Amino acid sequence: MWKLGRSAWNLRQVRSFSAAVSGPCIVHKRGTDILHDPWYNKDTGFPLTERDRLGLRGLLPPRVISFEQQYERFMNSYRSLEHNTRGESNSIVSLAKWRILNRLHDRNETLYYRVLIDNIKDFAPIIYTPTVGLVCQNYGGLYRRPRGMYFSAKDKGEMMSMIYNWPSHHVDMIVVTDGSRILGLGDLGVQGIGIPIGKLDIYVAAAGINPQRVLPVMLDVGTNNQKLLQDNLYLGLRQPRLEGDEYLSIVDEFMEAAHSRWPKAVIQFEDFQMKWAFETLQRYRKRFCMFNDDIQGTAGVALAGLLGAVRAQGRPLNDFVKQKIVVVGAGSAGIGVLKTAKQMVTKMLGSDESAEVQCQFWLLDKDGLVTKARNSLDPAVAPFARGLGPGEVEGLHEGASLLEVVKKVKPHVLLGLSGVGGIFNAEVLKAMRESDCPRPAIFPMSNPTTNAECTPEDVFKYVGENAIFASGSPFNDVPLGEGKIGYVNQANNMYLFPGIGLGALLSGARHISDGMLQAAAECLASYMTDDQIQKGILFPSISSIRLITTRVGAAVVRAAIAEDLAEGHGDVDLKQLTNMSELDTMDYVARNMWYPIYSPLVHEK
Ligand SMILES: NC(=O)c1ccc[n+]([C@@H]2O[C@H](COP(=O)([O-])OP(=O)(O)OC[C@H]3O[C@@H](n4cnc5c(N)ncnc54)[C@H](O)[C@@H]3O)[C@@H](O)[C@H]2O)c1
Ligand SMILES: O=C(O)C[C@H](O)C(=O)O
Ligand SMILES: [Mg+2]
Repeated sequence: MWKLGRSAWNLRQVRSFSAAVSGPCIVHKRGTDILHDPWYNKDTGFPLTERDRLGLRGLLPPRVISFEQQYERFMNSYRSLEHNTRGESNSIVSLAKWRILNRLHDRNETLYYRVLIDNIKDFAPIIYTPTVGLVCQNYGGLYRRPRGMYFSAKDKGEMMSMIYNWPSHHVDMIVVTDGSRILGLGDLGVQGIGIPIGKLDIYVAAAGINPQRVLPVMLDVGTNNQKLLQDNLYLGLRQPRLEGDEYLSIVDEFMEAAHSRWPKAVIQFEDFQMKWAFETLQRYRKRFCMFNDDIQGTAGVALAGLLGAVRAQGRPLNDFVKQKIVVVGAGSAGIGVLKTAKQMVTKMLGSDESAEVQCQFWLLDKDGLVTKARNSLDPAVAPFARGLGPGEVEGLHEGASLLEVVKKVKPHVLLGLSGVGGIFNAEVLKAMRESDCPRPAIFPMSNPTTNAECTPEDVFKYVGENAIFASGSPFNDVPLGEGKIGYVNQANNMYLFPGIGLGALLSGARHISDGMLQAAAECLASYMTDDQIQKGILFPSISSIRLITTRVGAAVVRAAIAEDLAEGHGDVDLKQLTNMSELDTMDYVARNMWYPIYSPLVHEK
């Protein structure tokens, strides 16, 4: 099961491999056109010979500044900003940091991605969760330049030609949203474009996808957010969301258009409300190379965390089948997690029926405990509705509150994907002290930070110092006194989606199968050493995200080959892929990662 474990690979190797692939770059423009193109622009870093060749002489101050000096200058400005905003509110500081990074992104992509890669632990919370949520909420005011593509309900019938307006001939990775469920912030309409942009920045930083080959997409089918509909300056369509077949026809048209121009691109669905998340996944997953990150990426990360919790309890991995898990939130993410957890139980027990009998899962939504007694159960939720009566925990009833469920079930794991900040309150957490397990795991996975079900401080205070903690948004470790530390893990799908997308791309997979997703999750689950797990550290540091993604990507490539889904990528055909050893596959993945350095520019008409 744990095939792609730790190897001799390290981050330096990954970097040097990826750096080696950059050669000269042909440009079809000159002069100010180059300075205004963030992809080619080197600012004051253009060497004099290049200034001559490209008609830049006189358009820049005379002194040539090296890449390292430019880097240092940016980091100095960033540090001064941190210094100057000390004492301001969190949101003011985070937005100021986002602005300075975004300005660099707009001006000089090479420098932007280098500072992002080198400082990913510090910058991920700015360009991604949680600040990206704030950016989406304030999108109208922050808007300066367009990024990505917008397909609206008004573009029906035009998308096949519109797709050719995108300037890049090659696109490898597309992240698309309809803005209907942005993090735990609800329907933000067109303002949700910030999410695909942030996810694709993570693709570049973690998976080394070439930023010229990414495409963030917003499908604007209207919004049901009344505040936005009444806002004169709202930038999207001011109409209620399309529903039913009208809605699906827009998504269908976009999928066909994207596929016809870039048949090998991988398409990631992100932050769709539950009904469309499941429906579109089912509709497209065998026809296109696509996946839904909220359902499938999240599930893999949660599974890795759940298996880590079993290891941290000092029990054999197969004891996962006995874990009592309470999931709060029956949405796309919560149901995705339960489906995957059940698949794992089935795999461990060897049969569907035994899994059906043995699964120790309880699911709650906004109306409390979901049981078979509930009227009109959503078909996606129904398989996880709990029975009542003989063989079941006594005293539970349809709609039981979270506190009741925790008190009666005494779960090993309490996992939140509800989007409701603070619902793991002091009472609930104190009740987790009575868990049947000496190291209860609390996973408040909702985003952004204010929507997290609880904080780590509360967990270590109320559940106890032995608790295991993993949240969707980043928090700091908690000092517990006498040198002890309460470790905080970030259980975010960013550990997996870059590797899933990269592995699918580099294998040339026809579609993304459950087996490929499971390989990704198992690779992440086996990443940590027993010592780390014993301390309560379930996930690696975000700083090593490229290395993690290399391994996850390789695991996905190998699973695609094993399942006969791979067709090869670029010059590498299926036969070559098939002949690769595990280590060769990791070399292959690492070699295909883009790394930001200034390439010599050569002009061609
Ligand atoms: N950590 C991660 O990687 C990750 C990944 C995906 C989603 N998420 C987060 O998970 C949250 C949910 O995402 P989703 O796509 O499943 O959303 P969703 O809207 O599909 O589902 C939300 C669910 O929470 C339930 N709920 C609402 N209020 C509740 C309450 N008071 N008590 C119990 N349940 C309640 C709803 O009934 C619904 O079942 C969001 O905050 C999202 O940001 C995190
Ligand atoms: O965007 C994230 O940080 C994770 C996840 O996809 C979410 O929707 O919350
Ligand atoms: Mg998401």
